[in-house]
Amino acid sequence: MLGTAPDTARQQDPPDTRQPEERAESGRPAILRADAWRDMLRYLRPQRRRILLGGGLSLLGGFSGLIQPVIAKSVVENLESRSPVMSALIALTALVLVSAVVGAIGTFILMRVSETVVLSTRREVIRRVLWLRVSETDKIPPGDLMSRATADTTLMRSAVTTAIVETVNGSVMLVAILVLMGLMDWVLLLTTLAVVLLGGILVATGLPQLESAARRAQEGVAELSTALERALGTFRTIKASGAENSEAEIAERGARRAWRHSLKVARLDSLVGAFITVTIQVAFLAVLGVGGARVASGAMSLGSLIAFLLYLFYLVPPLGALVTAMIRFNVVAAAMSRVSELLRLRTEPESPVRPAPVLSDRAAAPASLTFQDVVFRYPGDGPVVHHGISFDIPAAGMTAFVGPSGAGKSTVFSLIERFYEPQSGTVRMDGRDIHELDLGELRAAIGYVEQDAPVLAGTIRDNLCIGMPYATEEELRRVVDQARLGELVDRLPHGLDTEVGHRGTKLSGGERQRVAVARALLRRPRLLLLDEVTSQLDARNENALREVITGITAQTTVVVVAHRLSTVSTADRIVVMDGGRIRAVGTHEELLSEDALYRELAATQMLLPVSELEASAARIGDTLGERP
Ligand SMILES: Nc1ncnc2c1ncn2[C@@H]1O[C@H](COP(=O)(O)OP(=O)(O)OP(=O)(O)O)[C@@H](O)[C@H]1O
Repeated sequence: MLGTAPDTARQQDPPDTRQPEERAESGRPAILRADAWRDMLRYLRPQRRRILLGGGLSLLGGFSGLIQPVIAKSVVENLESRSPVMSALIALTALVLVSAVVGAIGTFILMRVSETVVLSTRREVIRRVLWLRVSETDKIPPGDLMSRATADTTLMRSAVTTAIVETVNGSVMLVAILVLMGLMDWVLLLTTLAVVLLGGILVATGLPQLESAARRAQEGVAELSTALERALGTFRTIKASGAENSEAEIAERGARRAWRHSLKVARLDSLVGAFITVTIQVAFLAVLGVGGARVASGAMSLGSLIAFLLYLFYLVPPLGALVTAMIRFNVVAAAMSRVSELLRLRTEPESPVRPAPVLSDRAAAPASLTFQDVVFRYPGDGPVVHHGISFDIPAAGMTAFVGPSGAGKSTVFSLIERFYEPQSGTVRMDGRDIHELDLGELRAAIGYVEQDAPVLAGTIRDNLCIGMPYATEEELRRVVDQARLGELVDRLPHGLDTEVGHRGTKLSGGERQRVAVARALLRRPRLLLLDEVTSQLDARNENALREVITGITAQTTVVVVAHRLSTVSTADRIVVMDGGRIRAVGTHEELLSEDALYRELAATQMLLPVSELEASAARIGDTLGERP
């Protein structure tokens, strides 16, 4: 049964609806943009206490380090006046140790918080991804979704440590150091500030470029995962077509794009690093010149100049941290905007306040179904698939949909499952609009076997028990026999616990179809939707499965889509679809005499009565005879 995504994942949409590119390219660095901070705080808010504790401790570690030059100054002055220096040296050593230990504890707490932010974001992303509407998965390819859930969330790790805490700590330390410098000598402070501000303005101009490069690098990684996911998903076809090179080229394009933009980030990053060093060196020379003159004129002591120069070099870590934090902030903002984009995708509709009566009751009767004037087109600018179709499927019995490829048969199933919403018209189950029903309950009442009968990696048991984890051995055996899997299971070395390989590659196509049918039967559905489940079965197994289907039509409404008319000729009613419209409804015999398209389908599949076949053969013979 369908679960419910946690409230946080389903209700809290990030507020900014602009596209991230628009935001990044608004010109200002992320650190100065309210939307980037809002995104950041949204992810960090649940950890605010730990962030405060860890940040506070590392700040304390930094502050205790700040007192060191003051003690160093008194050591120099004591040496000058030949006073004892032992107690000052002990205090200095104790300070070094305390600041190192306190700083380390603070750093550990912050790193733990970072990992927790990554974990909780990943959990939110996982919940969101598995509850996405089917239509939303058409918008972002699975490889890209995976890259956002893994690579982008990994980048968010530095949100706490580098981006937030170092911004705050760096700023506080910077202000504290500047105050201490100002207390020592305001002329030297102004000299330092002039040089540092000039450097800061130059660095800030490169930050928006950095964010956009970081985002493009992440998009390159996403392109790479999408290409690999595509290639690995059709591995045998790629090999059989000798398409390894072209697929590798597509994947490499993403890798190269990521490389190119990461290099840009690295280039800007290292430029900034070098710039800080140069700025401090220039400030050092300026302070040395101005300070030397002031010492010579007696305006300040030599001890104060040495302490001032020490503070100048103390500026390097917070300045570096601040600039690194700005850079990180931009990279993290790019990753967060991609994750937020994913979190903005629409999930399945919430359950109504008062859910409908339980439809999935195992003792419940077979369901009836009605389509009334249903008009549907897939999202995007594709053509209309259903042009106002109407039909009734009474409870119990078997109804089949036939018609040419692309007629809209499988789409009927997608609408019943509510994978998509029709633009107009109504779909009713037991007389109730399915949009009024609880989605989980609706799906619990339905057994659905998709066209490609997907089988997941794991054992046969895992595959059968998807959605039915507590099925008993007896129930499993029942469906294994019903789906004619008994012989296979008995032959396999570990029976039901045999691994079937990635996407069931260790099974034949027909075996995969039967596993998928058994999985659907295990749910004892009130409505069973089978899309082309006999296409890969041999005649013996097709007959057997047809018998199984006929056997359950007393307790279950069975709806099948099939190209092979042999599968559906015994159906209680057959719906013929063509070009998104219902052409005719009737039994095999009725349609043979009344519907030309059905007759044509039957003729091509040798399903006409003998006399009709002879007539068809004669027509074909005439046609061949007329050829030159
Ligand atoms: N996810 C989708 N997005 C856009 N168009 C789609 C999508 N799925 C199917 N279509 C289009 O909708 C139309 C009907 O598809 P549908 O799968 O219902 O046909 P069908 O009758 O089941 O065909 P077949 O017998 O070949 O399986 C087709 O033209 C198809 O290209």
